[in-house]
Amino acid sequence: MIETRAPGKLFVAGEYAVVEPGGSAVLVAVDRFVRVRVRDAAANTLRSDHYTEPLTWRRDGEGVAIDGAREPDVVGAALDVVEALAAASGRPELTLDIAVESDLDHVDGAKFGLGSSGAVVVALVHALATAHDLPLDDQTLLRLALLATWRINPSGSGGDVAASTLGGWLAYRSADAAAALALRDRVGVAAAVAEPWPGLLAEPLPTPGALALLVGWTGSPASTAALVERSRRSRAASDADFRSFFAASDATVASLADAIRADDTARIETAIRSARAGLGRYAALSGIEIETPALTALCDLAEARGAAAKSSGAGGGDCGIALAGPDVDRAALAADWSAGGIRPLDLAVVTRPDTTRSTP
Ligand SMILES: Nc1ncnc2c1ncn2[C@@H]1O[C@H](COP(=O)(O)OP(=O)(O)OP(=O)(O)O)[C@@H](O)[C@H]1O
Ligand SMILES: C[C@@](O)(CCOP(=O)(O)O)CC(=O)O
Repeated sequence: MIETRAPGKLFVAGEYAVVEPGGSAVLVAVDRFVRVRVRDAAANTLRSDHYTEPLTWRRDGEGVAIDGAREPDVVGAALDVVEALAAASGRPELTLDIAVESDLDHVDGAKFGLGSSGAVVVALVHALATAHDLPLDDQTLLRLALLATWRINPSGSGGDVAASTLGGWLAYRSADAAAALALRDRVGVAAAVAEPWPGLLAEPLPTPGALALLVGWTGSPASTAALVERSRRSRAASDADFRSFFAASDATVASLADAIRADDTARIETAIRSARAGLGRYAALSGIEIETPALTALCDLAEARGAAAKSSGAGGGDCGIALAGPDVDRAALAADWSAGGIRPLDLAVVTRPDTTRSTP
């Protein structure tokens, strides 16, 4: 049996701008996981809490089909890329039982998203490639997982996938999803992951020495896909303003990544505040509500205690983060958040994901 796990993620900075090919973000992986177990079986089966009953999967002329699935999903897309790689590498077809288990949907009892689709794809690609005896370095795992993810959701930046692949703190710069998918269609999966992908960068960053990452949940889930779609539609209105937001966001993210490399606490905090201000301007420009009143309260309470705070991810609810130095009374801030209707989440940044292989 092979078991892999991949962590969930939180955006630290760069939201929305990173969706543009070549846009940058800083993310962290957090200690809640998707686990995938793969074992030899008599039939190709697939089990997950997401399905009411076990499903079966099969190879057809087009790739992998999941019987009973209502629509193409990331699980099928992940199976598809690994099957293509295995076939191109001359590996025999395997009959596998696959089980997917996630603790990303609910954290501390709250219905909450930590990037489950990215973690599902990374854990699954890793497990299946291991089953096929195809060792993958991180950058190859990332590209395979991006191809699978973008096949289903080409408007995502892929930052979640990079965080689930690398773990820890990381700097990410997106590639062009359409170009990557076209490359795959032209040359196949195995050759596509070996070719250069202009723009793509996923690089570990050191953990800031003096800053703790605190996470607060507003209690209201938001749909990232809907917000990104609205942001895209609003874009045609005034392209120059959008371009200036993208450039400013990339500059803030570059400064944040440099400050993290230098472990410069003051510059990290300045960059977080500037990312929050930039998202405020972007919200006004695009007409989407990123920082809801609950997120404003979360940030203001953290700032009042001396931490640097912002929304995390698409906003519109979900959660915010605060980076708290040694002078911040963290317990008092958690109490302020709770009194203000913000739920402190017990999450820690987590290092590299892993794979274990055991006999049946
Ligand atoms: N445990 C799971 N088993 C099978 N598929 C899953 C599982 N978790 C997520 N997925 C797949 O990922 C898709 C997206 O999941 P979900 O909406 O929870 O996450 P997300 O888009 O990554 O956003 P969020 O940041 O809110 O978690 C689902 O529709 C499903 O196809
Ligand atoms: C808005 C966006 O930049 C971040 C979304 O983050 P989250 O999944 O809401 O945590 C979208 C993306 O990067 O795919």
